[in-house]
Amino acid sequence: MQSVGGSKCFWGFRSLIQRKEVDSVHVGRREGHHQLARILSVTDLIAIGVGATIGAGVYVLVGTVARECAGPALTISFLIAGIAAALSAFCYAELACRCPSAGSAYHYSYICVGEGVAWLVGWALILEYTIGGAAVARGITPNLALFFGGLDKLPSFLARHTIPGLGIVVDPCAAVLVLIVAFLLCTGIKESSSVQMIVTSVNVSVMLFIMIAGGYLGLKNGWVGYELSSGYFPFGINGMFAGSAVVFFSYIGFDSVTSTVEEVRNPQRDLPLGIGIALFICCILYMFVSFVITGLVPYYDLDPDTPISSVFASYGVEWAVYIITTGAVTALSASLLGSLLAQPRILMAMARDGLLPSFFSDINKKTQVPVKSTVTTGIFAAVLTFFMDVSQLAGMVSVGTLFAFTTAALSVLILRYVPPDEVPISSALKESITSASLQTGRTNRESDRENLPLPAGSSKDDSQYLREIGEAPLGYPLIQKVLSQDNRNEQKRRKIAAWAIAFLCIGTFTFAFAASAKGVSSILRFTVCGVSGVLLLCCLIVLTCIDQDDTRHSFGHTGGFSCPFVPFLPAACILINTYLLIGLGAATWIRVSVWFAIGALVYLFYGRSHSSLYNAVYVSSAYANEIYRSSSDHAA
Ligand SMILES: NC(=[NH2+])NCCC[C@H](N)C(=O)O
Repeated sequence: MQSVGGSKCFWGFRSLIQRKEVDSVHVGRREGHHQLARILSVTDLIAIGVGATIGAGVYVLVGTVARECAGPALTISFLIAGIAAALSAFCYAELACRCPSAGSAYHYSYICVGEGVAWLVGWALILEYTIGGAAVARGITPNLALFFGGLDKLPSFLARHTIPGLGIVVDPCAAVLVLIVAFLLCTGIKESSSVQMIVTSVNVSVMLFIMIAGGYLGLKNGWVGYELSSGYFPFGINGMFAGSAVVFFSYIGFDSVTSTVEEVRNPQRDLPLGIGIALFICCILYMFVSFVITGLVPYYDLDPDTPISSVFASYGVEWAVYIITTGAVTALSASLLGSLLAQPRILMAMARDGLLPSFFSDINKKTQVPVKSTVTTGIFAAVLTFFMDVSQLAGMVSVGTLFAFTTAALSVLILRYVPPDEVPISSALKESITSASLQTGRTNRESDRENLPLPAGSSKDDSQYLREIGEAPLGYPLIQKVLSQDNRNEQKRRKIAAWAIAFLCIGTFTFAFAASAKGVSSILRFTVCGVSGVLLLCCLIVLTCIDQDDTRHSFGHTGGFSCPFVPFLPAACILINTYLLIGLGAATWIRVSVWFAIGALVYLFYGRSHSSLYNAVYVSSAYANEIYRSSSDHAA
């Protein structure tokens, strides 16, 4: 007899590519986890999204980008970056509808790509939110200090100090702010989102003020900035594109909305709306603000540190500096809240899947938020903020986001063409389960429909629920999914689609790499770009000719969002994000590799063996083997 349960080595490798089932809103509820409070509405989501997104990007970065890359064409740079971000937003919106039991790219890539990549995404997001949060918090101190008359005028317990001998500048003010925000997040999601709503309203009002007051100054005094600049594109079209790569940073953060999925009242409708509207608002605000400030002052005269307030100061409107500083402080605080809100929820999702200790998935019964992981995140970020000026590490923040965006787009492709309703298992195991189920003769549908509690609001005929339970043999619903997929044509279609997606990724990577390579002869670059471009195109043609999975039209009772122009839109999204990822530079990649290497070790020594999926499948296979053995003994 073939041993199935004993093939531990097989599962050892397979664990990297094992995938979770496509889930539904009901799944999380049946697993016996404590649930978070479902109280967020679309308005809350928009506030969380806009708050998390607007930050230093528009208040600080615009000066440098206008001076060095784009000139007055900064407005178009913002538009292009916004369109690039929208491509990801479309992917996130569909994923949020089709995989609503948890949020974030971590969960989506676990379902679509596999445990190994999901772990890396989760690990990268931890880095992104912690360093992102710490960097934002450090940025608040100098702005706050303006109200006191400068950094040196802050009360001494809040002022920055240099530790003698070590040269480390500690920032108590920023660390205290991090702790306050973490405390707020522990009190409840509704409380947090209400505060976020207030803070974000102030910040958006300030941006409206900049647009209106700036527009008035421009109409009154003429648009000096445009008149004195040498044309609208002083750095050419290339400069404008380079500018959009830099300002892409200002759109980072809208994805943190998806991490709240479990707290949203109607996630399949509200999440796509929340993501879309939040991104649209940010794009419009960014474009108008950049239009106004590059119009009021020639781009080469913009201040690189405080671009917006110095524009108003140059027109003698000194008091506006206070309003703009208020805007900057609120924007950065909201962005901090966005990071510290998302991080614990991702830790929670990872802990629920067994990849991190269950400590992180503990939910406080009273406040219904993951208090332990929020406190851990808060303490960690506060310590980092206190001791380090992490602004040089900003590139690492972008790695997390861009990596997450790339895998989200890849997940959409996989979900459409090779949906993961199967678990990879060996043919020996399949065989033994078939015979075991033939001999026991009972299926989950017979036994479990009688015994399993139905989720609230569904009847026994609820087709979605039946699909979730499936016709699986008693004890291993996951595995039986493979057996019900015996259709050869379907297998062939999946195989072709999977190869096309794999080559599409390779083509995209080489194209982006060649396009951004420096110091290489242009003939070589053009050749590689041409070859990989053709490969990309072929993959796209193959994918357009292949049928897509049609279950997307039947998921959920509330309808859902379908990403348009598949496979072109996700492919464009992968291409843009890979290009931006490569552009982050070697220094960033070296630092990130260290973090990824630590992640790989943690996975190897903890996550892999504690993974719930690994255990479910491995234990099931041992169980199948057991049934097979006892039934064949019985037959003998
Ligand atoms: N989750 C994050 N990576 N947050 C950082 C957001 C940065 C924000 N877009 C800004 O312009 O400052």
